[in-house]
Amino acid sequence: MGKLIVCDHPLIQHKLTFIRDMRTSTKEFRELVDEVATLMAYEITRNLPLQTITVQTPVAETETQVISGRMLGLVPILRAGLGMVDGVLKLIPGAKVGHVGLFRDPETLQPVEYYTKLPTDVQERELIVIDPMLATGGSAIAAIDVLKKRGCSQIKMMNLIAAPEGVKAVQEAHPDVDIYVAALDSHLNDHGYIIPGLGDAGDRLYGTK
Ligand SMILES: O=P(O)(O)OC[C@H]1O[C@H](OP(=O)(O)OP(=O)(O)O)[C@H](O)[C@@H]1O
Ligand SMILES: O=c1cc[nH]c(=O)[nH]1
Ligand SMILES: [Mg+2]
Repeated sequence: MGKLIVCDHPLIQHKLTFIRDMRTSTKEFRELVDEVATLMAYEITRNLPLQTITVQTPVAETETQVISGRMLGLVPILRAGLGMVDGVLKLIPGAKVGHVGLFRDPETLQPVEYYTKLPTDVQERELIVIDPMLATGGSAIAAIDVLKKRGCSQIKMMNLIAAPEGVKAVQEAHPDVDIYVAALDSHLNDHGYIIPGLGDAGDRLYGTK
């Protein structure tokens, strides 16, 4: 069973409050999502392996550590996942970025795939699938399906807010995938929106409603 990790650092929780607040402007919402993505990237990379190298300081030679050549990839689920990519890239600038385009049909709540573009060596990379919202889990499961069909096996999921229903669905469909969230909310409403949530992440990022 994949783990659920709630990133409860005070800075993340503080910023998330203003992300949730409906009075927050589109500009501020985008900035805050970017900042929280950076802070979550710090947590999600906590277990990256290190290797020892030798460097010369101005006064002595010393053994010191660097991240050992891990190949990482970010896979934002379009459209809202894009809002978190730059924030993660600030800490992992060498990561390659693949895109999976999905939207959730408002009637059936089923994900509809419309675009996929992945790095050619994607199956060799440790991947972080990025989406602010994990609601029913349909979009996350579909995106991970796309990656596994391409031979990917090391996959983590990163969401701002998850519903228990979505976490359970992803854990059942993809028990090898750990899920990192800033908050685990109460439940989904009848329209599949996370309660209390933040509304429609894509619309709030891009001002489309
Ligand atoms: O867990 P689920 O029930 O699948 O819902 C979550 C999905 O819904 C939202 O995307 P949306 O369909 O609104 O597309 P958008 O990013 O283009 O706005 C969100 O960004 C997730 O991708
Ligand atoms: O609450 C939700 C659920 C799905 N997608 C969103 O953007 N928000
Ligand atoms: Mg949306």
